[in-house]
Amino acid sequence: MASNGQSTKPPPNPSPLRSAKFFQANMRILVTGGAGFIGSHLVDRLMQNEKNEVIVADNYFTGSKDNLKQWIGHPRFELIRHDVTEPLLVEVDQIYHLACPASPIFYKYNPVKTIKTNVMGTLNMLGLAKRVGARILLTSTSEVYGDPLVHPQTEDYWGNVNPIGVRSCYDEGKRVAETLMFDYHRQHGIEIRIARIFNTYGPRMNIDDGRVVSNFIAQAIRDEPLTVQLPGTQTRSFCYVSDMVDGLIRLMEGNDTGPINIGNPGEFTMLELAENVKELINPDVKIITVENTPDDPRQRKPDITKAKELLGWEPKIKLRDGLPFMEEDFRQRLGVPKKA
Ligand SMILES: NC(=O)c1ccc[n+]([C@@H]2O[C@H](COP(=O)([O-])OP(=O)(O)OC[C@H]3O[C@@H](n4cnc5c(N)ncnc54)[C@H](O)[C@@H]3O)[C@@H](O)[C@H]2O)c1
Ligand SMILES: O=C(O)[C@H]1O[C@H](OP(=O)(O)OP(=O)(O)OC[C@H]2O[C@@H](n3ccc(=O)[nH]c3=O)[C@H](O)[C@@H]2O)[C@H](O)[C@@H](O)[C@@H]1O
Repeated sequence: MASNGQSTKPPPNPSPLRSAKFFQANMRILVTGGAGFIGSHLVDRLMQNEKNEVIVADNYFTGSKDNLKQWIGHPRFELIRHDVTEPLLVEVDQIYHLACPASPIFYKYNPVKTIKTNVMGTLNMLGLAKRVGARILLTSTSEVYGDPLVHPQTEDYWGNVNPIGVRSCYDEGKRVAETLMFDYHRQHGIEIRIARIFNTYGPRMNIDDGRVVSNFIAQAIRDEPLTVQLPGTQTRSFCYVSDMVDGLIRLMEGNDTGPINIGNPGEFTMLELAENVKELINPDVKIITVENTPDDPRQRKPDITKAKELLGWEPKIKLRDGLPFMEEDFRQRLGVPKKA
């Protein structure tokens, strides 16, 4: 029986690499989207284990080689320019499947490509997992809950999602990706893991990527007004990236398929977030309100009971402790030192 209570086929034979004695690396791990924000932090953590060999496949749409520069040329590391909408032939034991633009302005930029990335990309990675007997983890999203009518969101909530809206390429795309994961699990015995990630922030986010934490920090550093989108009472729960990476690795290494919410339950309105950024980074900055975009979820907070019980995981870094780490990174990249 699988951990979700459904019977499954036994998994296909794992790659012989898993038990190979004479390889330098005991575990060969593919990270799709590994040149992006969360992916590159995940790669840093995986590379710390000398038994891991890490392959990153990325098309650099929102990621960059710069995020991985410390590993390029390392004998246990390999970087491939690859678009996951095309099949990939590599021999690996684990697949962390992250490839997908995550910021709303980027995923809405080419919505057809976003849905292809989610559907065909996940199908291709599942095909790879099936061929080589690898375990595969999908980074799904709290956006599968849409504009949630249940609060906080538990994993058994099916969501309130607009199937034809401007966000659908992403949230419906991830919902199909989750369906594909479970169908491959039930039909082919693939070992799957699904993380439902809630808003994550930290160093290396694209400075102008449009997400709220990166926007506010860049605006505060540049002395520009913080743009709170109306009504400003909408809430999000922000998880620091090191906590997120820890949760993803525990999920991959554990025995539960998920889906499991991984996020920080500390919940803030966007006005409260702006006040925090103002107070911590630039007390002179103005806060203004601007138009919002369609279908913006009004509230979002993870119930992390499952992550606590099944993974022994909970976030350690509070928002007010994480924001200064991100400020430091943004100041460095923008070339604006903190005023004395
Ligand atoms: N950061 C968050 O708050 C958050 C929340 C929920 C879910 N997620 C999920 O986590 C994953 C990583 O998010 P992130 O914040 O690091 O985003 P990101 O945009 O920084 O990283 C995504 C990476 O995927 C790559 N990519 C995009 N399309 C691709 C394709 N077709 N083929 C190959 N590579 C491709 C990009 O170049 C980039 O390096 C995504 O799957 C996202 O949906 C993130
Ligand atoms: O956690 C998740 O599951 C999802 O969260 C985010 O989506 P979203 O919450 O809409 O992220 P933001 O674009 O950062 O917006 C958060 C809130 O801030 C507001 N906002 C955004 C930008 C800004 O300048 N000002 C502002 O008030 C938005 O209206 C929204 O209410 C991510 O970008 C998705 O990739 C991810 O899957």
